[in-house]
Amino acid sequence: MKEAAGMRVLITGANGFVGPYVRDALRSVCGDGVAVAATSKDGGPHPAFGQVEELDVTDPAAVQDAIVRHRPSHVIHLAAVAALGAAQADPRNTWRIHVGGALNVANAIIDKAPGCWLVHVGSGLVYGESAKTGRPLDEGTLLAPIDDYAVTKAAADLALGALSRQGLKCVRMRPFNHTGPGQTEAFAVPAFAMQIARIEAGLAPPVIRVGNLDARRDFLDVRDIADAYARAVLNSRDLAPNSIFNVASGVSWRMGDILDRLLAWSSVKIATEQDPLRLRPSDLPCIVGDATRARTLLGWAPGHSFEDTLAAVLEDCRARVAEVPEA
Ligand SMILES: C[C@H]1O[C@H](OP(=O)(O)OP(=O)(O)OC[C@H]2O[C@@H](n3cnc4c(=O)[nH]c(N)nc43)[C@H](O)[C@@H]2O)[C@@H](O)[C@@H](O)C1=O
Repeated sequence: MKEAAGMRVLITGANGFVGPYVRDALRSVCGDGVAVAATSKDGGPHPAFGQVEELDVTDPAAVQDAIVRHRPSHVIHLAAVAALGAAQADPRNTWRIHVGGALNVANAIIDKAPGCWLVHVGSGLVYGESAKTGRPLDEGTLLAPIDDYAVTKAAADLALGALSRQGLKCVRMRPFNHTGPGQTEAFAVPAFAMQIARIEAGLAPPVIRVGNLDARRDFLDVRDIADAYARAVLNSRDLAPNSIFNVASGVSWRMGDILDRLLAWSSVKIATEQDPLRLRPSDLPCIVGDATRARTLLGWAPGHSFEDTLAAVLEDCRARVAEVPEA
């Protein structure tokens, strides 16, 4: 194992869906010697972290202060508006968080901790229209984002690329779709699974409401995504200061097939109905990523079967429904 002693990793947006998985991945990839500081906009007690420190990434002075106090060797920048619907609903806020937040973190590192690596969590959606060729998207593919979420993620990614030419040590991760226990219903897989769980519990009529089932997406288990981020931290010393890594399976799943798989695990007969509110003004037909570079340079490979992940999400949703019955 590479030397991880002395690593101090500060995570922004740590109380979101991915944060706790990143903490676990850092421990398993870098060992127990890694110190993790968890921060998020609201802060407060957290089941995985104990306590999360309050840090609003849109506040440049607060970000500088956190960098000075923690003196991190690495920042994993997760803070974001994670769901496309929320990003679209308030584009100005999305720009402020995605672009302003990333620049605040980068500038604080440049000014106060120039040796620190920034691991930026972008998105595979930055390739946008380039996906229409149907070919797997590698890191050299033209960025052609089509919505506010992806445009702002691409803008932050490109801005950090420019700063990395001026001395910032930065790894730009571009994760494709991922899911797992704990994800909110703003995303398709838990949206399907929570509805099934509510129907099974007798809390909803046996009709599941869905959006575009013809879309095909490249899905990974969230643990595989977190593993890639942890490997970027561990291997940073050997990376170029302007590295980019896709994190993708290379396989696309039709959303309708994901739904069918979940429905097959239910003993209740459930009908499917399209909900116009779940359709997007623009939704790319098929997205597949090429993560050859992460496999080669980070020694990364997905370790979880996506069917097992789907089963785990359904079990988690059943447990969530059992815990908090609806009014
Ligand atoms: C890489 C990228 O990955 C994620 O973004 P996303 O692709 O928007 O994820 P999703 O789970 O909301 O949609 C997946 C597909 O499923 C379709 N779909 C059908 N029916 C429903 C439905 O009922 N709900 C939702 N949400 N989507 C539906 C929907 O139209 C789309 O084609 C984020 O992690 C993002 O942060 C990110 O970076």
